[in-house]
Amino acid sequence: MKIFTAAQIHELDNYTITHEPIKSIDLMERAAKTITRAIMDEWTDRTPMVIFAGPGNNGGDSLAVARLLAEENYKVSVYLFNIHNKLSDDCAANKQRLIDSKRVGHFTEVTLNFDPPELTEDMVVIDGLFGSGLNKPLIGGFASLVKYINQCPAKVVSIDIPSGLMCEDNTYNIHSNIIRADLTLTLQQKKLSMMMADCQKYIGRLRVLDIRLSKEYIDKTEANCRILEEQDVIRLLMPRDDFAHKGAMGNALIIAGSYGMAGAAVLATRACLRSGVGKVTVHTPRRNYLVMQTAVPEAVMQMDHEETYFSESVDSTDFDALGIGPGLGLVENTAIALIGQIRRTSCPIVADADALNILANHQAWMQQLPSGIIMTPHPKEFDRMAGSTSNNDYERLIRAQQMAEHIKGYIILKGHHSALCMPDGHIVFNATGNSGMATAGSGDVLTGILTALLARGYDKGTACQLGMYLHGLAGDLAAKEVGKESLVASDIIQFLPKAFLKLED
Ligand SMILES: NC(=O)C1=CN([C@@H]2O[C@H](COP(=O)(O)OP(=O)(O)OC[C@H]3O[C@@H](n4cnc5c(N)ncnc54)[C@H](OP(=O)(O)O)[C@@H]3O)[C@@H](O)[C@H]2O)[C@@H](O)CC1
Ligand SMILES: Nc1ncnc2c1ncn2[C@@H]1O[C@H](COP(=O)(O)OP(=O)(O)O)[C@@H](O)[C@H]1O
Ligand SMILES: [K+]
Repeated sequence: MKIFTAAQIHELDNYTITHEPIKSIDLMERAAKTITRAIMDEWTDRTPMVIFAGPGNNGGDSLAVARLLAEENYKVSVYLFNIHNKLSDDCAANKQRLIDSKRVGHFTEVTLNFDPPELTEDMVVIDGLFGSGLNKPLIGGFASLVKYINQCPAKVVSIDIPSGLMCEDNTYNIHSNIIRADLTLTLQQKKLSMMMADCQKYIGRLRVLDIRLSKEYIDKTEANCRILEEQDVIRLLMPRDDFAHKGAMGNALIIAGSYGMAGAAVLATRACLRSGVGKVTVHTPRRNYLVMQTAVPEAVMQMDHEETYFSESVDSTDFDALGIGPGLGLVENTAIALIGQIRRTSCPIVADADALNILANHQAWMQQLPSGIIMTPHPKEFDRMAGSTSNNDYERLIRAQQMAEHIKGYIILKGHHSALCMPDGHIVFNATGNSGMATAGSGDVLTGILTALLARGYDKGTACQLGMYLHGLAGDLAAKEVGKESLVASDIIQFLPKAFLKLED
C-alpha cells in the first residue's frame, strides 16, 4: 500500500472526481456511506451520537454521516463550527441536506460562542473537525474544544485522521491540541503519521476504509513511502532449484558473540540456517566453542584467537554475505577488528547491535562505510549512530532516510513498523510483527535471516524487505502458538519454517 502525502491525497480526490467521473458531493456521499457502515459495525442505534463538524470537507463528511445515521434511527446531535462564516461547497451542501432531512435530533451551527454539551460514557463522539486539509496546529476555540473532547468519558471516533494531527510532520504541532481517538476511520490509505509509534496515542484503533478513489491514479503515482504487503513479498521469493546443492545456495559468515553473549551468536546463526542458506560459518571467541558446537551443530566453527572477544578481522573472500555485531561487545580491540573487517569485506554486510554501537563511538568511521552496507538499528542505536537524540519518530525517520541516501546504504529502523530506508530515498514499512517480539534477542534473529537471504543471492533491497517481513511473520505465527507474553527470540526461529511455507503456498 502506497502512502501518499496530504498534497497527493488532494490530487487523488480531484483525479477521481474528473476521471471517474463523479461529482464531488457524490464522492463525499460514497465516503460517508462507508464511514456510516463502519460506525454501525461497532455501535447499535441505542448509542447516542454527538458529531462535531468543521468547515471543510472533513466536516462535510461528518454532516453526511450524521444524516445517514439519523436515517438508521440513531439519536444524533450535531455541532457545526463555522466561526469564519466560510464552509466548503460540499460542507455547505451537506448542512442543507441535513436540515432538509429533518431526521437529526439536534443541530447547532456555532458562529461565535459555544456552550459545550455534556458528553457521557454511553455516547460516541464523531470527530469531523479537520482532516487532511489541516495546515497549522489548532489554537483558540478549536484547541479548547479538542481538550474538552479529550477529557470526556465518551468514546471518540475520528473521521480520516484525528483532528489536529498532521498527515506527515508533527514536529512543530501542539500535542495537547490533537484529538485522542479510540477509533480512527481513515479513507483509502494510511497516512505517514499513522506509522509513527509516538502518534498512536491519538489514533487508537485504525481501520482503513476503501472509498474507491481512482485506482489508475494510485497505480501510476510514485509514492516515497509504502507499506509492504504479502503480495509484494510473494513476488520477491526466488524458487529453489531442484538440482540445488549446498555450494550454490550461499555461504554465510556470522561474526558474533563475546564471553557471556554466546546466545546472540547462537540466535543469529540458527536463524541464518533456517533461512534457506547452503552453509553458515560462525566466527566467535574461543570460549564459546562448546556452547556453539552444541547449540548449532549444523554451523562450521571458526574460533577467534582471543578467549573472550572478537579481536582480528578474518578473510571473507569465500563468503557471499557477512552478518556482524550481535553480542560482539565494545572493547577497543573488537572495535579495531570490526572496522578492519568492514574495510576488507567485499560481499554484502549486515551490521547490527554492537557493530552499530562501535561505529557510533567512532564517528569518523561512520564516514567510511562501504556503499550498500545494511544497518539494522533500533531507535536508540540509531540515535547513537546519528550522534544526537531525535525529538520524535518522524524526525528520526527523516534522519535515517537522509543517512541511507548519504552513505548509499540500507537502514532498517526497527520498531513496530520497521522502516527500511533505501539509498534512493524510498521508505518501505513492514507490517508484520507484534509486541511479543519486544524481547531480547529478536534483533539477532533478524540479522541471521538477512545474512542468509543475501548469501542466497537476493539483492540487498529485496533481502531487506523479505527479511523483515519473514521475521515479523514468524513472530506473528509464534505469538498465535505461545502467546505474546511468553514469546522468546528462539520461538521466532522455530516458526521461520511456517513463515516460509505460508509465503510459498
Ligand atoms: N476532496 C474530496 O473529494 C474528498 C475529501 N474527503 C474528506 O475531506 C477531507 C479534507 O477536506 P479539506 O481539504 O476540505 O480539509 P479539512 O481537513 O476539512 O480542513 C480544511 C478547512 O480547515 C481550515 N483549517 C486548516 N487548518 C486549520 C487550523 N489549524 N485551524 C482552523 N482552520 C483550519 C481550512 O481553512 P484555510 O486555512 O484554508 O482558510 C479549511 O477551511 C478529508 O480528510 C476527508 O475527510 C472525503 O470526503 C473523500 C473525498
Ligand atoms: N512491538 C513490536 N512490534 C513488532 N515488532 C517488534 C516489536 N518490538 C520489537 N519488534 C521487533 O523485534 C526486533 C527487536 O530488535 P532489537 O531491539 O535489536 O532486539 P535485540 O537487540 O534484543 O535483539 C526488531 O526487529 C523489531 O522490529
Ligand atoms: K477528523
